[in-house]
Amino acid sequence: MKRAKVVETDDINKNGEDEKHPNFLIPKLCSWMYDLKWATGTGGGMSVKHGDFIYMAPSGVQKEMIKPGEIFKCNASGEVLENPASLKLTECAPLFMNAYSIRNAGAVLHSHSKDAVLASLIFKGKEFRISHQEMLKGIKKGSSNEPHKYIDTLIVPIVENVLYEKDLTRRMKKAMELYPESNAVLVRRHGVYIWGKNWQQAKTQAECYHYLFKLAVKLKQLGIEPDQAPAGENGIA
Ligand SMILES: CSC[C@@H](O)[C@@H](O)C(=O)COP(=O)(O)O
Ligand SMILES: [Zn+2]
Repeated sequence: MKRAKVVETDDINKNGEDEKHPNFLIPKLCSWMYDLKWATGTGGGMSVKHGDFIYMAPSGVQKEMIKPGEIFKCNASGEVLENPASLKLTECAPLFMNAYSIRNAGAVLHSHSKDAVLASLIFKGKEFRISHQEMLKGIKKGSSNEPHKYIDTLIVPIVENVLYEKDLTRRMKKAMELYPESNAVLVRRHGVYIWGKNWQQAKTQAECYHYLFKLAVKLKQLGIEPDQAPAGENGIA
């Protein structure tokens, strides 16, 4: 029987470009975020670390239409090394830098999803909380990088929004220091910042966070507190 041809996953496309390089990855991930309605109307953004450099999306552009030549290259301190012509660095830059400097992240995304905004409104204080959900297992704990357990309570700190994105930097840093287990910070009536050890973890964690944000809103509508342990559920054991 003829052996199947082994097809190597090849990140180098026909133009000899490395498709896993942030120059190609950030446009692709921003387009993915747009499709999920996490980055519409120029809102939201993405940053990826590659080697000793940090790459960020530009400001004020349709994030789903960013091209490979439009990505900013920065050093580890966030200083711009390569500035695409006629574009401005994202306003999210200092907040992205919080994740790199405080948590040694490999990638950070900023979502304007309605689920994140609603999640920031169903809890009036400084914490979003949910427990006893299978999808908790898709989110790591910031201190140990161990996955949450089904029975854990996931807590995401909520900071109040301000007029200009850059002015969120200090309160985001404060939230990250007060909640070392969280890999996300909600910004009330605005969105959320989510990071991971690499872009893959940032992406999959963001998917789990958004799933739990949406679920918590629905649970509240049903009169079920998202962070209360199950009571009176008598399925087959
Ligand atoms: C729709 S304006 C949104 C911006 O103010 C900001 O919140 C944002 O998420 C994107 O900032 P940007 O500088 O365009 O990358
Ligand atoms: Zn924003």
